[in-house]
Amino acid sequence: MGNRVVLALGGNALGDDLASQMEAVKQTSKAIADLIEAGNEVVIAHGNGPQVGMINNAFTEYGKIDPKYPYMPLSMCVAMSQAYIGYDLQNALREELRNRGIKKTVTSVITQVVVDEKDPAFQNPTKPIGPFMNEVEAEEATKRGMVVKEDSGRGYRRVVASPKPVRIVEIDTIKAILDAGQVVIACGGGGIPVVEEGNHLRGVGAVIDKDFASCVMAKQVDADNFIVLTAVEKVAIKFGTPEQEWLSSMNIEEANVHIGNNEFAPGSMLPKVEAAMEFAESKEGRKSLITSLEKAQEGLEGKTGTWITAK
Ligand SMILES: Nc1ncnc2c1ncn2[C@@H]1O[C@H](COP(=O)(O)OP(=O)(O)O)[C@@H](O)[C@H]1O
Ligand SMILES: NC(=O)OP(=O)(O)O
Repeated sequence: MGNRVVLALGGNALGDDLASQMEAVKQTSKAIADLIEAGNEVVIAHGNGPQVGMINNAFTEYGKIDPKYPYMPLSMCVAMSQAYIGYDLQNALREELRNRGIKKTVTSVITQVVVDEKDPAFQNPTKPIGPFMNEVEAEEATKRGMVVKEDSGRGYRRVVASPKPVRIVEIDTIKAILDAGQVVIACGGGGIPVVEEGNHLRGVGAVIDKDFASCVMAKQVDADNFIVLTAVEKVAIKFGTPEQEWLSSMNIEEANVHIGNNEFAPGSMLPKVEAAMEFAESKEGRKSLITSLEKAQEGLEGKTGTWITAK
């Protein structure tokens, strides 16, 4: 009998544009199908940084040419990114499972996540979206009203507010699909950020971090493991330096020491470690794993990756 696992898929699992996404999801599906074939119950969440920026830019630019095209709120762009990525991913995984004789359905749930309108994140945009820009493009984007920041020496990117997830609106649906033995993709792009106004859910302009949203989901579906899949096999200290040291495990106390020493880059590895810690601390026996997509199965077998545990 396998484990119940929530997977948070990083950008490298999805590609940056339509063509690379179709290719990337094929490889991603092989890794996920290995986990399902090994008997694990799987819930999949994914990022949307490049995609939500692309969708928002496309509407904004076309709106300038033809005013009949309406302003497209960021919350709606997140919804579109969930559908666009989910469609490709669910079909690629369905095909891979069928090639292996596994007749499970794969369903993407358009997922809304409640956020707090008073979250200080609304005053301090940090989430990079869309493509990288050079200095000239960054200046032009700033003139058009975008907030642009330098992204760890890799160029400039637009940044938007990224409030913390409070509650997943469709959580009962996600659980029902999982309890029926089927595969579910949910909380894509961190979920569509909404605030509650009585019975009305109003979309707000933000992009939630998918690592934090999928951690909330992992707790709520009572997962055994929360697995963050990114481009590196393990978390490192002194990352990118000659003294780099890959970590096979860390407990909460050790992780806090590393965070205090600024070992994990904000906006990339730090939110992954923080989400992994939050899950590991939430209930006895829960463990988080940070590894690469290719190593997911080996990681779950305890052979690689960085395991994060309470003690
Ligand atoms: N301490 C660290 N250990 C390992 N990787 C790190 C560390 N600090 C920063 N990184 C970088 O963070 C990246 C993961 O963040 P990011 O690319 O934003 O994630 P995502 O896969 O969700 O798109 C890794 O591929 C690596 O380049
Ligand atoms: N929403 C989100 O966290 O997307 P990325 O993983 O692409 O940054």
